[in-house]
Amino acid sequence: MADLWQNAMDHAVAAARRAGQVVREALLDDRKVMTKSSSVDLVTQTDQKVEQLIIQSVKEKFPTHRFIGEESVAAGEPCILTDDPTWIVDPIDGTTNFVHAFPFVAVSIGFSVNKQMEFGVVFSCLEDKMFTARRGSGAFCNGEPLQVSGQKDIQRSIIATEFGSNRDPEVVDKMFSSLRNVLCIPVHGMRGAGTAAINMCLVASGCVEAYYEIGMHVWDLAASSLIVSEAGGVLMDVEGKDARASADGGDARRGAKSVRCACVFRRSGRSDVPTDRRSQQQNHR
Ligand SMILES: O=P(O)(O)O[C@H]1[C@H](O)[C@@H](O)[C@@H](O)[C@@H](O)[C@@H]1O
Ligand SMILES: [Mg+2]
Ligand SMILES: [Mg+2]
Repeated sequence: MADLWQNAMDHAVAAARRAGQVVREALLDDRKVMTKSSSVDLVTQTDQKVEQLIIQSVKEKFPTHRFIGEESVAAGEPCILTDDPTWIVDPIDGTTNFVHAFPFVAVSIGFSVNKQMEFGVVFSCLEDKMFTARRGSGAFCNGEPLQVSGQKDIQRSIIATEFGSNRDPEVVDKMFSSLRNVLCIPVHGMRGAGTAAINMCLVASGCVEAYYEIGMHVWDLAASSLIVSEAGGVLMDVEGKDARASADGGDARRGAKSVRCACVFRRSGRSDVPTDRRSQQQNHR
């Protein structure tokens, strides 16, 4: 049976690749940096230009489709998800990295119908890695299949997180308290690429066991949420409830800032974790 949305997914991949070229070229010039909610919540003209390029290209091909774009919402567009085919776009995920030429910058394009992600595309444009997922058809990086880590023991895991752009001392204290709690489990290590989308693609790739962040937005994770779940991972909120609903834009319906945790372990975990950890051979794939 013909895939109704394959044509749209092909368009998304091509648009993400073109957008990545714009990002790479912009890195050769001065980047005009502006701020949004705080002095560390950055946006550039490239973010805005890339979002408009993606949205205009989609409008020409799919004139009835709707959009939720990070910079359009910042400019006052509504952030409401309907059952209509909707493109959820983060033109540059990792804007702070882009400003500093720190080499993890992603173009993230998710596509939702009936409030369910149909495909996700994350282009890590400085690594030239195209992460894709079609609902029910698996997740891939440059065409190679992805699978989350098989590690069942958090004490043998790497956990990723991000600090966001809130510098309120009380919020920072809470973040550091979470960091301390996770590190002292103990875990092998903690990492952060500086972009939610790439952190989640690292989980889908099996090199990071879990990623959490408090305060992500729907455009940060719409595409990568499907890449994670199609790679065998799960998304949950801070209470452990299935977060795909909100990752599919639930918070967009409410127009609220998300408080969400994208924790991913393999779907079917058994508790055959060896009790005596000291003598266990640490086998990592
Ligand atoms: O680079 P962005 O699209 O703004 O997304 C970032 C966000 O700015 C930062 O605060 C963190 O939440 C990151 O995880 C996002 O990717
Ligand atoms: Mg983002
Ligand atoms: Mg962004």
